[in-house]
Amino acid sequence: MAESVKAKQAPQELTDKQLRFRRLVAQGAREGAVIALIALAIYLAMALVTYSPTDPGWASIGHDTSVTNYAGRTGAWLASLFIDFFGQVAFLFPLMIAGYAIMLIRRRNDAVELHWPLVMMRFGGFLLILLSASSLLSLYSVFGLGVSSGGVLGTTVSEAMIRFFNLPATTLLLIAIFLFALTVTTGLSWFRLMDQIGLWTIRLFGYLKSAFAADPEKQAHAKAAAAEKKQKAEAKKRDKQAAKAAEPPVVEDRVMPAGKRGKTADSAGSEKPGNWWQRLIGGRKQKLKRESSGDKSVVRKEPGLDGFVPEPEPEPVEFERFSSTDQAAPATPAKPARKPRQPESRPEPEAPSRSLKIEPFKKEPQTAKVDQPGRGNKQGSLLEDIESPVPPISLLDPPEEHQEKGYSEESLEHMSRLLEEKLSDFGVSVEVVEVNPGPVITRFEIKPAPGVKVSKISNLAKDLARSLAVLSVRVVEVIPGKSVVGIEIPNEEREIVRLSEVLGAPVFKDSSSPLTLALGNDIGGNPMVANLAKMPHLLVAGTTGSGKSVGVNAMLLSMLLKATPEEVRFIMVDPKMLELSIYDGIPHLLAPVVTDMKEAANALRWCVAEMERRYRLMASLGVRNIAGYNRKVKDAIAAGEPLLDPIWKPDEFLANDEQDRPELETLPFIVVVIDEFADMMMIVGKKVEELIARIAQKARAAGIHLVLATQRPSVDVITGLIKANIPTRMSFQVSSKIDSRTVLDQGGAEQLLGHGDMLYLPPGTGLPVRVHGAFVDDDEVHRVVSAWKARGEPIYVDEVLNGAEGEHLPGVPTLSEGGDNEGDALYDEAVAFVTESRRVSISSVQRKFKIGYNRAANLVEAMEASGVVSPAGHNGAREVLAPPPPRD
Ligand SMILES: Nc1ncnc2c1ncn2[C@@H]1O[C@H](COP(=O)(O)OP(=O)(O)OP(=O)(O)O)[C@@H](O)[C@H]1O
Repeated sequence: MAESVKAKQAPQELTDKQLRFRRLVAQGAREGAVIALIALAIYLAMALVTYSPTDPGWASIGHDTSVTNYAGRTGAWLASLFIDFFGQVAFLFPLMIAGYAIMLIRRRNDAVELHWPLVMMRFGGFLLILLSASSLLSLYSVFGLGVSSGGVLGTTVSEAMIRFFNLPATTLLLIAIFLFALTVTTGLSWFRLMDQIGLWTIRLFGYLKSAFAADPEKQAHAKAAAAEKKQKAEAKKRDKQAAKAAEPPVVEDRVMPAGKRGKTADSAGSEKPGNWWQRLIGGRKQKLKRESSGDKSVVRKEPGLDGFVPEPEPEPVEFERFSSTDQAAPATPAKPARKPRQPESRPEPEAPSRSLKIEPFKKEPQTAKVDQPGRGNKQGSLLEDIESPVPPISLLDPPEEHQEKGYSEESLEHMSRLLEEKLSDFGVSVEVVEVNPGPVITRFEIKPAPGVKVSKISNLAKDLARSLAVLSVRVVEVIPGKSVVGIEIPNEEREIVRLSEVLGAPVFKDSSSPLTLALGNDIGGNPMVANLAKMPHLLVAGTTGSGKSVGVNAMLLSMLLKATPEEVRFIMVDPKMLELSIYDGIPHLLAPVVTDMKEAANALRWCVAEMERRYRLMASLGVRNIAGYNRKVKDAIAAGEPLLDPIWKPDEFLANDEQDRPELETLPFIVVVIDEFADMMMIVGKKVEELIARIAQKARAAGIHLVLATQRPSVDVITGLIKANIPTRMSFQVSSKIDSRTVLDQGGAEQLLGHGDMLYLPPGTGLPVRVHGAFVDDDEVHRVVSAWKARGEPIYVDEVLNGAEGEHLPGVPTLSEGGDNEGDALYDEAVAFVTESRRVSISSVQRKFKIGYNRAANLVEAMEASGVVSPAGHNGAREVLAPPPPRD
């Protein structure tokens, strides 16, 4: 074992030693090469400088045995070879060798990696320099050198070129080749050289100007200003370098805040040698542009702290650059000039040291997974299904596994900077202080600079959405408990909230009210429920396809999966004959799903009558609401002494001992759901509005609640009267801000995402809550409906659709045309029955035609009005006056 460890370590040690040895060799070789190259360069230079044609060379053997060349006989020989072949250009050889040696010294800490293509290119460049320079020297006398000082090479090449071109063309070509070759060999940039020269010229001018300035005091002042400027620029440069080091590369690469860009250009302009000519051209261009557009934003002053008004920063200029970094951020408009300067004391939004607080929304622990719809068994067992008084939640599709689908931290950082930048492009200076990623949207909390109105940010919602390339942006003007403005940006992928997820949550299960509605999840992914009993009525609006019907279905299913028909009964109105007809036949219905609008209005009228009846009942029992009433009735039944109906009236035509006062039963909540409420308003008109207002005002205590849905949230549908009486609203996506105002009394719903995304305005508050609505599909609705149908049949109340005709309801319009009961379909038959039997009483008509008391009473009254029967005598009896109809 110990041996194997040793064996393992041995190669490791060897490698280390080898490595050290190699490093030593490499270092020695490099330093040796540098010394050798320097020596060679000096030797060659010495030989060339002291070259004498009389010395013995490669082509001549001098008569003299003495050699004047400082580099000796070999030096003389080499010098003659170089001079003869390359002429005066031969001096470039020692220069090149020295240059290589210097490069090795400068890069002494870098690993030597020969990049062969580069070496070859440099070498090729050097050859071209030799060729062009020697040829030029052969043609012209430069620096006092005689013509033909280009050696054999120069003479041969220049002669050959002149044969093909003429002298000027050859000269032009050779100069071009020389300049090009110099760049290739040495990496010298001519543009940079121009910049450098320009900068030196400007500095020289400045120096001369201050030198010739008359006032020595001014001079001193100028010097101090220049020194200060330099200091500032240096500090900025240092800051920027620190920022570069601190910032994640992605962000740095992709977005550069406008202000920062501006400053970069600015400081570059003042310190860096480059771009002086660009400054001149660019600066003029900007100035012209500003003058022509009358743009005053540059001199705009932001309100400062304590009345301190910062001076406008010297206008930064954006240049066109062709670097890859610039191309990487094409979406960033270059408008740094508009960025107002922040006062010194205020942290700048793009302060590099700032670290963004990314805090996901608080998620409440959802412990109640106990009878969460079985993930494995989608359908609950049949036995469980039938046995329980209410169908189980397992009938619904199970919730989906939530995955983290939001933005990455880098993206959030990037987006917050982009947001700041975009807002500053629109002249609004803000700072993103916190980011809350949620399952569907991400909220950026921004702190506007002092003096920035929040309405200005709200008005930019559409522009922001466009410039951030997202579907929509919602501006939350007030976040309770915080002094920030929220900007909600949709995630790239959104999660679907399943109804079963909300119904399985403790908030729903722990709620004792049978009218608990599951709405969906809030922006943090926490389930949201609401109690219809407390609302007490709900208005739902949204354009087609916004998820309104799915929302209504989710609310209905949440009641159907919590309440029995003894607790809650429904009246459903569905003009479209599509959405709610699916519920036909469930035991909770008080009447078949109403599709005829006249019947729907009757149903509302019946609700008013029922409301009045319940009030009378409650008053007689001395309770204030339906809960108190039900408690009293239940207690009495439990005590074995059921209460008797205090408002029951005996039938006047029956003997008193034949009739018993009925016992009181508990009263269910009644929920009236109208799917397309605008249709009803159009067909039936004003009467509906009055009925709704009447119910809305009073029905809360009587346990009657309205859920009105409409896809036309206009003022002729959602009238002032209705709005005033229905304080709880729910708006899915609407098409305009005006529509949003009609529903919620404020904008925002037009910025929703559709598909169940909604704003819920709870009763008694002005602040809507964003909710991602629960999704429920038709299959799930079918399953729940079948489960209820298997549990029992509906017991319809006939009068619902007749509109409690006989009932006299003060202040409630009668709905039958003309207001008389001769229009009743049964009138002729009733007259025939009365005149044939020669007896008339309301109860006999009631029994004969199996109709309600009110309708029968109306028919009798109509007969009295038309003289068929006499008015009621002192004992309530009437005579039949009209003869029986003639028999055929
Ligand atoms: N909560 C939700 N989650 C995900 N998708 C949803 C949600 N609600 C609705 N949707 C999607 O939006 C589509 C339209 O919804 P829905 O039919 O409820 O719209 P609507 O407003 O009722 O339209 P219409 O008035 O024309 O009936 C649905 O088919 C569904 O795909």
